[in-house]
Amino acid sequence: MADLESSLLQALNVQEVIADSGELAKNLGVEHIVLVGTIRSLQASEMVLAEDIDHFRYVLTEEAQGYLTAGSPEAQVFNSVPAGEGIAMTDLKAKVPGEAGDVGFKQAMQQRWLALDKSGSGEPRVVRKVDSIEDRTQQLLADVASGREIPKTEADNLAKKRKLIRPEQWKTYKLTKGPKFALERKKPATDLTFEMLAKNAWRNLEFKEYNFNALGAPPAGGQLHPLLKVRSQFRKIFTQMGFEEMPTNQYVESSFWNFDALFQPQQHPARDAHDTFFLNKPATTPSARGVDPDYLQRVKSVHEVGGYGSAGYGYSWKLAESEKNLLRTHTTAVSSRMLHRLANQPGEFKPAKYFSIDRVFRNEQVDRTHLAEFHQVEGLVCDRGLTLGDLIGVLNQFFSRLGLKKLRFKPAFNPYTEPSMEIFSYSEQLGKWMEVGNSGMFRPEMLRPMGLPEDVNVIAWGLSLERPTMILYGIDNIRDLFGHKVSLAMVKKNPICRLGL
Ligand SMILES: N[C@@H](Cc1ccccc1)C(=O)O
Repeated sequence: MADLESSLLQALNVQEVIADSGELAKNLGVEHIVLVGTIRSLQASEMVLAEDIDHFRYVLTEEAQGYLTAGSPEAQVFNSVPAGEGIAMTDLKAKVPGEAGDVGFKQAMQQRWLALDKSGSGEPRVVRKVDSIEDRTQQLLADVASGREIPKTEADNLAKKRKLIRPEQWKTYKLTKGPKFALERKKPATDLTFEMLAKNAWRNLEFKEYNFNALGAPPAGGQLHPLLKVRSQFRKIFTQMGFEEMPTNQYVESSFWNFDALFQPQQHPARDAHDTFFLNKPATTPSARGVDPDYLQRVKSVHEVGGYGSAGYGYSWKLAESEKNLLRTHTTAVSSRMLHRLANQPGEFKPAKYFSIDRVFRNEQVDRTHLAEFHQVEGLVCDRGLTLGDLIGVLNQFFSRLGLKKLRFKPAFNPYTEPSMEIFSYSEQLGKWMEVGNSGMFRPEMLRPMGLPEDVNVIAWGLSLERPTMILYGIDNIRDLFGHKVSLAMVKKNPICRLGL
């Protein structure tokens, strides 16, 4: 607003100092916030210097406005209790209904203005303990309303506990002339033109400064999806650590590889249609396809009667259950296939380190942290004599390469690992510990039937790809990672995305 600007400059020219921009706004008849816009712009051109003045006051909440005239709830309740024989509780409630009645009664009891008399035969009666009261709360509210200061403990009580007043903070400015003060603003030149050079006019011109922090227009071209970027980051980490990627292009899996091979009992709740998407067509994969019958027999028997030091589950294992097709619920199904293949390779056992990153599906209620379809990052090391110490060491390596250096582990349970650990990482940004994954050592009940040698162990872990992506991109609703909203969320919350990096 040019008028406002010149009024401000003129006032400053006459007064040299404007002690409080709040006053100036009042005199000029504009909202302070409007004047602040002008101040900021003059400040940017160094015509005006502005020094912050912090203000603080309490104001009444809407609820408290009513008590200014009607009296505080405690006074209203006290006044509704007749001297002498008092009043029945239900009658009192009817006189001061609602929350005011409840709060007022509590306060009046605390102040020892009232008492409960239970001596009679009927309902307890509320009686006065004092003849008269002073409505301190009403007095304090009146003080606040007229801008008087009230003692801190009482202010805290009214603000925090009773929510009758709330703090209001605002800033105004002390204004003085800046180094480039003038009554009128010269419009700075932006581009150096041929004419300016030819006529030597550039010497007397003022040029607008470059704003290197400006975001610039978003490029019209495409950009990589954040999940793809984080996926390639994970791939790089795994590859640098010597892991080999497992083939994962199979969303439809048989229950056998998703659950049975992992020693997950057939009655396990995760195998319920509420948690797992089962396929109607084709509904099954005949086990004869791809599963060696001896191995199948060993899996059946480890579930039923155990073996390899285990007592098993003691139920009757059904082949038909294991043949049901589903959308894989975890990429640990990929690991079970791979480990079985590794165990049955011709020749000597060779240690292996595998990883995969791909989609998994769970029949879940979708909300801001859950999707029915997400990506899992899975890693495993298969070697002789591995211990829990190796798992902790590998996890520390893995996560520290991601930038998550502080890890904590918590005992957990998975049907296929023992011991199992949930992995927590400290987020410096959020100042709290967050769960980032699950891990463990695969059980002998899973590994031995496959035919892996006695002294070979497997340490493994799994996490979602979405969670770290959300942390890295400051996205707080997992649904923003999918559909058209993704680029919007990326650009809004992380300007670096504009560079298409
Ligand atoms: N499958 C587990 C992750 C995991 C993988 C490997 C070992 C232990 C746990 C999950 O879905 O949460």
